[in-house]
Amino acid sequence: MSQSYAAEEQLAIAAVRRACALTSAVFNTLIKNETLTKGDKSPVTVGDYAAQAVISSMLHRAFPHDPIVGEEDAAELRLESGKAMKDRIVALANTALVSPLALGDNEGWGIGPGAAQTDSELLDAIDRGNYPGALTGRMWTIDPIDGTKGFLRGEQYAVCLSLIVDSIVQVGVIGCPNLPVDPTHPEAGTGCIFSAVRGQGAQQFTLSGSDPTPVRIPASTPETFNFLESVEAAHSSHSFNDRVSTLLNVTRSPTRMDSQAKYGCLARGEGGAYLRMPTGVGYREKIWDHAPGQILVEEAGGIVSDSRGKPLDFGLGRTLGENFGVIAAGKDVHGRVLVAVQQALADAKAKA
Ligand SMILES: Nc1ncnc2c1ncn2[C@@H]1O[C@H](COP(=O)(O)O)[C@@H](O)[C@H]1OP(=O)(O)O
Ligand SMILES: [Mg+2]
Ligand SMILES: [Mg+2]
Ligand SMILES: [Mg+2]
Repeated sequence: MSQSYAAEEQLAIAAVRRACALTSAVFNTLIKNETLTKGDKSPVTVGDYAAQAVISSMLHRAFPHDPIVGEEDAAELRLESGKAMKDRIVALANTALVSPLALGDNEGWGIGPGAAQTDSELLDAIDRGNYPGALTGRMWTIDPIDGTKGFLRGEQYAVCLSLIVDSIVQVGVIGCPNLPVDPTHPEAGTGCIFSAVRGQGAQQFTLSGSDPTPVRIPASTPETFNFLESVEAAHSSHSFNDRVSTLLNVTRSPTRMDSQAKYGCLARGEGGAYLRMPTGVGYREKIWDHAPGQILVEEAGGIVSDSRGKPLDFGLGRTLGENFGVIAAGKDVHGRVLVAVQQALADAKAKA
């Protein structure tokens, strides 16, 4: 029997809303020494750490036994050299945890304003994201700021949360503070939250939690079809996407956008396909970068697979393991994109 996951979805939306309020506020006051470079050369800001602390604290309050796969860890913040950053993160996280939100607060599910946490409680909350992942059982994924480079540029980024049960994503929430609410009406402002529960469809809200609107991928037309792809050429191959576009006679240039905002746009009918092919060997896609997007697109009537047509496997640990590339598209076009991707891969192999 399928479960409703109503409490989990409510909590996830509330946690993402609080984290979005935090990241939007921090962007305006971010100063130079509030960003670190991680071992993999990617940036992490006080916003990433504080947002993970907030979401993890709220999850722990509501579901104390659920393990969490979170992108960030607090090791740097526990060092003497990380003290200034830690102090700022604690202040940001506590402001976000204690402030009342106008809509969606529901004490019954423990999602209303919480008590301020101590430094060590917040560092422990960040480090609770260290679960290695598993094939079975419940686990949450947190990407507190997906697309940190976009965040730092003042462009698109997303606060991403999902619940995975026995390797299947059951709940996904993606908050996009800088995304237009309605791309055809820019005057309507920015700030959207997408949410989806398995078997129950997908919807978009404003950042304040109002105006829930179902989202669905419409049939695509040659006039409107284009690819959604990363801004960063190091994250996914732009040239491969060009070759696939040529094979499919796609004339519109791709829409470049950071983060899982791409999955949100696809789900509400923008573009037509999200294509992400690796640029080199060695990088394994992380489960927190695709789990919320996968359920959102599937519940909006689309298909998400890797470049071989295989489903994304969320049960192999913190990464997608054996999956190679990602293709997300409406049901009517996914098959055609997959064939073109296979063709482009074969062409590349023949040339090598
Ligand atoms: N070498 C890489 N290849 C693919 N994705 C990467 C790579 N390095 C970082 N990422 C992650 O890619 C995602 C952004 O994708 P996009 O380029 O489509 O916006 C982010 O999760 C980013 O991490 P992060 O969450 O730290 O920003
Ligand atoms: Mg990162
Ligand atoms: Mg990410
Ligand atoms: Mg991130």
